[in-house]
Parts: sequence; C-alpha cells; structure tokens
Amino acid sequence: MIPATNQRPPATIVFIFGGSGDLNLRKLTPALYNLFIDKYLPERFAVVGLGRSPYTDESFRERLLEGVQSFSRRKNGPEDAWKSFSPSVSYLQMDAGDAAAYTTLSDFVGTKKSEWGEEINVVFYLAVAPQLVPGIATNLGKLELCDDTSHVRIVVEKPFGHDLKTARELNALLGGLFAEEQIYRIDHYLGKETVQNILALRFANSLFEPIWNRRYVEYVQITASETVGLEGRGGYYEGSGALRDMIQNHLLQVLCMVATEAPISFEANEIRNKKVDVLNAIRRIKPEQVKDIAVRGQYGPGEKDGKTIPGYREEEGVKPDSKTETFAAVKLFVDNWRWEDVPFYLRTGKGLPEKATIITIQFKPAPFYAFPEEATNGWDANRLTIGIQPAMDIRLRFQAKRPGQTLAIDPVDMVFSYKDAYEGQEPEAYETLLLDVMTGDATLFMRADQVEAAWKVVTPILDAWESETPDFPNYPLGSWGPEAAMQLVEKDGFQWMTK
Ligand SMILES: NC(=O)C1=CN([C@@H]2O[C@H](COP(=O)(O)OP(=O)(O)OC[C@H]3O[C@@H](n4cnc5c(N)ncnc54)[C@H](OP(=O)(O)O)[C@@H]3O)[C@@H](O)[C@H]2O)C=CC1
Ligand SMILES: O=C1O[C@H](COP(=O)(O)O)[C@@H](O)[C@H](O)[C@H]1O
Repeated sequence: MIPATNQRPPATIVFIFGGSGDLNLRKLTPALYNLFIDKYLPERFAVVGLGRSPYTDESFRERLLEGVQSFSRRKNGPEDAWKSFSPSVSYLQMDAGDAAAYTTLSDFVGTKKSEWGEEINVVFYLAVAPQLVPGIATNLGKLELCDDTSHVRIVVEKPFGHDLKTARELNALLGGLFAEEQIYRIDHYLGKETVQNILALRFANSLFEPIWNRRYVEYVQITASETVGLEGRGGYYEGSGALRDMIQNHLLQVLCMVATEAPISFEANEIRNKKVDVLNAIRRIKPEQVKDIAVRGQYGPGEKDGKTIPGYREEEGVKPDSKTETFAAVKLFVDNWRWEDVPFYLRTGKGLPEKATIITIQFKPAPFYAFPEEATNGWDANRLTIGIQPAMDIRLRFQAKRPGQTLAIDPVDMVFSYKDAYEGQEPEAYETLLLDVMTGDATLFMRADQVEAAWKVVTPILDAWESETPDFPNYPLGSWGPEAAMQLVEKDGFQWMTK
C-alpha cells in the first residue's frame, strides 16, 4: 500500500538473486523504475542483480532497459529518468551455491553505510527456482548483518517450496534463520489492484453479499490464460509446471478472496485467518478422484501467420520427453455453509489464445420466467465478471427489455472500468509489494500456514500426476488447452467463460 510521498522508505539496498532472470526483467526492475519515477524510492538506494550469467554493470543495465521498454507500464518514462535511475543498478556475477562469495554482499552494505552515513534497509529478494532458496537462505543467515531484524528482510518468491514437505522444511529453516517479521512470502497477485478490489466489491457494498452464496451462485470460474510460452525460463519452469507455478499460489489466493467470510477488520492477520479458513475448507481430493477433477496439458507446435511455432518440448532448457504441464485445470469445492456444492473451476495455461485473468461468478437463473421464450435472445445472463487483467473491469450481465413495441429481451452489460472511472495508471502489483517490503508492511504477504494449506489442496493432484506418464503434447500452441479441460466443465452443463 502506497504511503504519502513524504513517507519514503529509508535508504535501501535491494539484492536480487535471479537478477539475470525473467522475473527481474519483466516485473521487478520495471516496478523499481516506476517507483523511482513516482518518487517513492528513497533518495539513497542501490539495486544489485546476482546470477551466474556474465554481465558487466553496463550490459546488465542495457538488458534491463530492454525489459523496461518491453514490459513496463511506462515504456520510457520522463526524459533522462533511466539515466538517473540506472547508475544505482549494478550486477554481481556469483553462483548462489558459493558460500564464500556472500561476504561480498556484507562488504557492499558496509561500503554503502560509510558512503551514505545512515542506517540502511537491506532486502534480499530471492527470484529463483524454489530448489535454490534453502541454500541461499542458509548462506544469508550466516551473515552478521542479517541479525538486524528491523532493517534486513528476505523476500521469497512463489512457489514457496516444491511441495508440502519442502514448504514445511523451508518454513522451519527460515524460522530458524530469521525473525518472522523479516520474512516476506510474496504472491504478486495479492498486490494487483483488481484482486484487492474483490474485498471492496464484496464488503464495502451491501448489494452483492446477500446473494454471494450457494443459494444464488451456480459456479465460480477463475481463468488465468497466457499467450507466452517459456521465453527462456526452462531452468525454473521445467521443475515447476502450471499447477505449482500458478494454481497452488495465485489462483488459490484469488479463490480465497472470492470465497472468504467477511473480515471484522483489515488487520493483516484477520484477513489471513479468514483466507486460511477457506483453504482448509477446500474438499480434500482422493487419489481416485484426480482424473475426474483435474486436467493437465502441454502445448505442442502451433501455427501463427502461416508459420509453424515450436512446441514446449522444443524450447530451450526443456527435456525432449518433458512431463511438465503448461496447462492445468481443476474443479474444487469449498465445504462450508456458504459454498457447499458450488463448483469452483480454476484453469491456467501458457500458449493459449489470449492473455487474460478473469473471475466469473455465474448466478442461478431466475426461479420462474414469465417472459415468452421466443422473445428472449439468449440466456447468457445473471453473471458477474471481474476482469483482473489486462481488462480491469467489473461487468454485470443481465437481461433487459429492448426498446420498442415488440417484446424482446436481450442480455446486456453494466460495466465499471478502471480506465473510465479513474485518471492515471494504476501501480503494478510489484510496485506496491516492493514498496511494502521497503517500508516493512507485510499485510499483503503470505503467512507460513497459508502456504502450507495451499500445498495441501494440490498435493493429491501432484502425487497422482507424478505416478503416471501423460500423453503430451496434447494441445496445439494457440488453442484453449486440451479437450479434456472443456469436458471438465461441459459434463456439469457449463462452459469456460473467456469474458
Ligand atoms: N517470470 C515471471 O513472470 C514470474 C516469476 N516468478 C517467480 O520467480 C522465480 C524465478 O522465475 P523466473 O525469473 O521466471 O525464472 P528464470 O529461469 O528466468 O530465472 C532464474 C534465475 O535464477 C538464476 N540462477 C539459477 N541458478 C543459479 C545459481 N546456481 N546461482 C545464481 N543464480 C542462479 C538464473 O541466473 P543465471 O542463469 O544467470 O545464473 C536466473 O537469473 C520463480 O520462483 C517464479 O515462480 C513470480 C512471478 C512472475
Ligand atoms: O508467477 C507467475 O506469474 C506470471 C504471470 O503473472 P501476471 O501478473 O502476468 O499474470 C507467469 O507468467 C509466470 O509463469 C509465473 O511464474
């Protein structure tokens, strides 16, 4: 949450493990750059990217500038902004497994302390595959500077651990090395304006809550589709897959926002308690049920503009017989008074036709319909669609009478769009969350028990998938995923909503 401009964080150094990776290129540096332009960064700050790739400071900055120009909400920024920002960025070539190299980090902090002559916040951002996290955390924990619990923080990216067992081990390890207030388990979907707005929509209005339950809701769908493929992220993604990469964290967190009971305050732990209640209420999946409620897919070659585009198995860093899923869809139930028997369908995939994250709340049809059927032009109504991205909007689709002497009923949309309602650009999720880390506000970050509860939900699926060899690839790049994903909803009489 963005403080007033006069509440800038104190002098800060951000070390980014995985500085040469996709996350930093696409999201972290663009976010820091925007914070800089908007004057939320402290006067004195430094960003150090770390990785094994052989960058110099100069070539690293050039690479990051390409990232800003391709992915930032501000492709350029005001004149000279990059020129003013980039000297604070440097690169340190280092293997994260090299324990001796970590003293370089302490030395860097020591030098900056003498140069800046003040206390410094130090953020260690672990933007790396989960397998690397325990080793890095252990090495950082040995640095004396990490004993300073009020100034040193560690940010751990999702997926937190590789499964329930490793997540528990990681929580225990981090708990032994750092104080809980130093640990920031990040899930960037929680920093998205549109995700935060779900609570405002539900609990700052009296309109929706009375019908937000099993009496009126037929089903809920959450789709996060991506057009991109792997884009050089084989090192991370091959060991992860769509279920771990998106569903265990982002999509389950969105489900929690949709399904949670009303909080009594916006105190961090109150919201977290309510969300963990939802995760704990998700019906446990038995091994023999997995095939009926979960679908996985991997994209094969596709076509674009008459050209063949290679499939997942042909991408850099991917095994030719890879079992990693690039698509996952699941059907879940939340066993409580509010949601019993309402299906929650979640799906995500790479290489799909559109980049879009949307939530669909489909309400049941009117209990009695007095209008003549022949006057009705479609039944596609009683639906609330929350556009998370790129369209940031809320659409209420309902039946309306078409003006005129003949009775005709059509589905129409009532739309709230951020673009039309507010001036200026909304901050990106990582802007909000990085600033929160710098100011020491953990409200939007995950607690250890939330992460473990989310792993419990997906563990039976992961186990079942691990035990069988999938028939991959099973969907062409540019399609909406495997046929079985369509059947997952069609067998219940529904279809996937794309808007
Ligand atoms: N990409 C995205 O859009 C998002 C990613 N994330 C999360 O961020 C994390 C990283 O993902 P992403 O950036 O996409 O993955 P990449 O594969 O692009 O990056 C992995 C990074 O890890 C570094 N690395 C690997 N091994 C070592 C090593 N031994 N020593 C030092 N550095 C090492 C690589 O650097 P090098 O090869 O130079 O050593 C590279 O910078 C994941 O947890 C992912 O879930 C979260 C949200 C969005
Ligand atoms: O965490 C991740 O998220 C991105 C998608 O993020 P979004 O904000 O653009 O929806 C995804 O591409 C990546 O694989 C994953 O690690």
